This record gives sequence, C-alpha cells and structure tokens, in this order.
Amino acid sequence: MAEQPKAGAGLRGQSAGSTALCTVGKSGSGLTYRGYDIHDLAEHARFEEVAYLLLKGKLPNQAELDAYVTKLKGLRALPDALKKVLEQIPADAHPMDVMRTGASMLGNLETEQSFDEQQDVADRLLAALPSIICYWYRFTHEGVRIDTVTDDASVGGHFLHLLRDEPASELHARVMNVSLILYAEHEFNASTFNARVCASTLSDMHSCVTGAIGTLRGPLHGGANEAAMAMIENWQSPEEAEREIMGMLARKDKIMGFGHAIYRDSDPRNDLIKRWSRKLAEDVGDSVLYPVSERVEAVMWREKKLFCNADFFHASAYHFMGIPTKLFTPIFVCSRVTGWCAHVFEQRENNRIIRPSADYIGPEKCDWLPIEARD
Ligand SMILES: CC(=O)SCCNC(=O)CCNC(=O)[C@H](O)C(C)(C)COP(=O)(O)OP(=O)(O)OC[C@H]1O[C@@H](n2cnc3c(N)ncnc32)[C@H](O)[C@@H]1OP(=O)(O)O
Ligand SMILES: O=C([O-])CC(=O)C(=O)O
Repeated sequence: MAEQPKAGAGLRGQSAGSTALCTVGKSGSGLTYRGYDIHDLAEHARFEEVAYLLLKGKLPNQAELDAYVTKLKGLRALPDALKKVLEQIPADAHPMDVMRTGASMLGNLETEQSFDEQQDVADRLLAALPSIICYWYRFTHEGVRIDTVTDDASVGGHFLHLLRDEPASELHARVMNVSLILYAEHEFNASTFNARVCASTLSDMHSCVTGAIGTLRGPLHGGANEAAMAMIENWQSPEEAEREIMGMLARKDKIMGFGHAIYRDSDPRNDLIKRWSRKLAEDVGDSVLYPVSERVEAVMWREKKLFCNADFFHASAYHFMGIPTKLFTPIFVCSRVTGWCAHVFEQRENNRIIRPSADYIGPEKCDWLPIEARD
C-alpha cells in the first residue's frame, strides 16, 4: 500500500475551522485564552475565573465570580444511580475509563434536552467530574463511600480534599489552581477537535465530552503526563537518566512529555509548571526527581532540540503533591472540560457538519469473486 505523504498527515498545518477561544503559538510561542496571555492568567487568575471566561465569554466581575463559585459548589453531589455505576468499576480500571463512563452515565441521568441548557450542563460537568473520579477512587481503593460535597471554593482544592479526606494546604491549592488554568484550553487539539466533530452532528454535550475524554486518554495527548512519570520514576540520578534517555533516543523511542504538534521551540506552559514543580521539590525535600527531570529536559534539547510540553513537569509536580500517577490525566479532564464545552458552544453557534474528504489509496476496481473461488 502506498505510504501517506507525511507533510499533510494528521491534518497538520491545515485550518479546520475558526475559533475565538484560543491562540496557540501565534505570537512567538504564545498561548492566549480569549486574548488573555497564559502568563497573566497563571499569575493572577483563579481557575473558576478562567472557566467563566471560556464558558461565558468574558472575565467575571466579583459578584459574577462569587455567584459562579457558589453555583459550582452546589453541583458537586452525585446521583445515587451514578454512584452505583462507579462502584461496579473495578479498582484496576484505568481512571480515564472511569471518567468516560462517569460522563456518559451522567448524560443518561441528566440528559441535555435542548441546547438552551448547554451552559448548565457544562457547569454541572465541571463541578461533578472531580467528584466522579474521587468517589470511584476512594470507594475502590479504600472501601469508603465519600460525601462529594465540600465547602472548598476552588475546583482544585475540592479535588484534593476529596482525594485525601482533608483540606489542601495553601501551596497545593495554589499549584492545582495554576495547573487547571494551564490545561483548560488549547485550540484544535485532538480531544477538542473530537468534541467539535461530535457537536457538528448536533449531538448532545455529554456525548461530545465522553468522546473527548477517550481522545485525551492516549499517551500522545493527555496521557503523556502519566507516561512521563512512569519513565522518570525509574531513575535514581541525573546521570542514570541521561544514560537511559540516550539509549531510548538511539532506539528511536518516543520520549513522553516532549515535542508538540504546533509549538516549535517551547511550550509556554512548561516554564510556568516547572517553577511550581521546583517549589514543590523544595517543599518535600526532593533531591532526585526534580534533578532527573531537569537533566532529561537538557539532554532532549541538546540531542534533538525537543522541548518539554505541558505534561512533562506536571508529572513531578503532581507526584510531589502525593497524587497517584493514574489520576494525573483525570485532573486534565477536570480542567479541559471547560475548553471542550466552550468549543461545543462555538461549533453549535455556527455549525456545518465536519466531514473532510480522504485520498483513496486502496486497490483499483476489483471483480466480484464468489466465496468458493476465494483463497
Ligand atoms: C497536552 C498534550 O497533549 S502535549 C503532547 C503530549 N504528548 C507527548 O508528550 C507524547 C510525545 N510527543 C509526541 O509523540 C509528538 O511530539 C506529538 C504527538 C506531541 C506531536 O507529534 P508530531 O506533530 O507528529 O511531531 P513532529 O512532526 O514535531 O515530529 C518531528 C519528529 O520528531 C520526532 N519526535 C517528536 N516528538 C518526539 C518525542 N517526544 N520523542 C522522540 N521523538 C520525537 C518525531 O518522531 C518526528 O521524527 P520523524 O520525522 O523522524 O518521524
Ligand atoms: O494542542 C495540542 O495538540 C495538545 C496540547 O498541548 C493540549 O491539548 O493542551
């Protein structure tokens, strides 16, 4: 079979629609959400403000933010039927599969009846997804049925509170806030594009989000933070890390957490999360994982001019906060659901079914063979 030409493969470099939500790599290596620079958002914003910006179209004023936080807090409880389903999922299931099932089951119980409900459906998903993953995790790993309603003002604080059964420290809540902001939106990445394709058929929000979760799960996309952790935790020193990375490069292995489909020189989210990873390393007195991560970064740049994407230093940052590796990508979901839903709104606003063409590379016309005549 003829080989696909690489240049256009994966729709790379082709515009597949328009968006007012995000620019990726447009000004230097920049990233903006509705015109706001990611550095400003990570420094000054609360994640809930960013969620409001993406979903409602503007930054909230104080009264709007307060009302939004109160609304989200009121949407954290899970229906009994959903809890029952979560309790059936085995402890060794992948938590991204739990997220996928959770979003889908919520769609059965609280079906979006009309697009007029889309804002409420998005807010409900944003509030409920941390509850879904933590309810399943604590039930299957610790045998407890947790109350998923907390008084934490932030989504990140709420997640950590449910996971550990105690309120998060100020440092951890701050890092979660930054992390959720960094992961919230990224233009036509694979999972968002999946959500938009689904939306373009005029399907419901839960279907769009469920498909997006499945797409984010893969190690070439959101799953890279877990894969990066699985790699770096094997190494006890920067020297060992360098030796191993050199071997992996020689074998042409993919190094998870490096490279990007759009950015060419750097991912602007990396410096931001790396700074917090360093702070957390100091906080826990780490002298292995952070230096190992930095050495991997240096070697990858020296050898291949490949840079860390958003996922690489998220691995050590989450690890230093004591978050189990298999919950890394579900946290990404708890954030990216804002971007996904905002893209679904945008797609619905100006819709045409997404249906590209394909270059046929199969056989020419074949003559029909009766079954007895086939090899
Ligand atoms: C939040 C996110 O989703 S960020 C992305 C998370 N994913 C990862 O970290 C997985 C590792 N990275 C990758 O697989 C890729 O860099 C992707 C999927 C992110 C982007 O893929 P592409 O757009 O196809 O990459 P690109 O065209 O820049 O690749 C150029 C070359 O660099 C190589 N390359 C790219 N990334 C890596 C990597 N992480 N390790 C080793 N080699 C790499 C490619 O194999 C390719 O080599 P080739 O031309 O010999 O085939
Ligand atoms: O944009 C992409 O291709 C992947 C990415 O970084 C993201 O979704 O955050």
